[in-house]
Amino acid sequence: MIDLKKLTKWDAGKLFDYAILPKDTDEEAIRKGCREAKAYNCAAFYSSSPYWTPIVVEELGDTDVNIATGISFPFGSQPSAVKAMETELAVKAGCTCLDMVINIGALKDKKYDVVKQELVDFKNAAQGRMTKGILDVAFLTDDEIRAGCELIKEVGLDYAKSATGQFEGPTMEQVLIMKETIADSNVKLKVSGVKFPRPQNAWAFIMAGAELIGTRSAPEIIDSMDQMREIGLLPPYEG
Ligand SMILES: O=C[C@H](O)COP(=O)(O)O
Repeated sequence: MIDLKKLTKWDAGKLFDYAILPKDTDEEAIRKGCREAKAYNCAAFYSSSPYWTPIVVEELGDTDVNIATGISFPFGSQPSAVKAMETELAVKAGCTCLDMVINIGALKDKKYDVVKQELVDFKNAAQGRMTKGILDVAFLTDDEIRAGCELIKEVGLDYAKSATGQFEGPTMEQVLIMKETIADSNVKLKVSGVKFPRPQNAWAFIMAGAELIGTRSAPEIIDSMDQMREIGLLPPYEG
């Protein structure tokens, strides 16, 4: 568990995957986002597809900020072979982190073999890069969330992730179900789709055990730390 009393703003950066994913994102927004991700010491900078990766590599290639992309973003309904090919292209372009949207329809239909196979294909195509499986839990029942997390565990992805951010975000209850389901494994929790007010919700999810927060508001949330401490939503700094 993170010791929030000793957390500096600089170290807090590594709790955030900074993501610029809106549909109308252009090159200028990607470059600006990359520079902010570097300035705030973020864990990763995310674009929505490997199309943007060469620009992200140009901006962040010589930093410790992970170069990341969504795969099959945001619907996740492409056939597994397409997802695997997109993953291979992303790795070839220089991605170090890949977040694949799981086939929600197959999961809801309890076609667990289909979901498991796409997770295996995705992991293989990622060739050792960091892998995250996106569940978009707003579309799932609690049992479906558990089933999705179990499959991520079985295949051994690095993270289970709550949402694409394109639809509804997760509730605290859904995040706790994810945390509880992966607790007996090496899979970590990335909470994304953080709702308004984002700073307060993001810190609450971190306190609930999220190892990473994925959001377009990473700079604003990191900047909120002093204010959160002043109003008692974060403990006083004792570093
Ligand atoms: O990975 C998903 C994104 O991190 C979501 O961020 P957003 O909801 O701020 O667009």
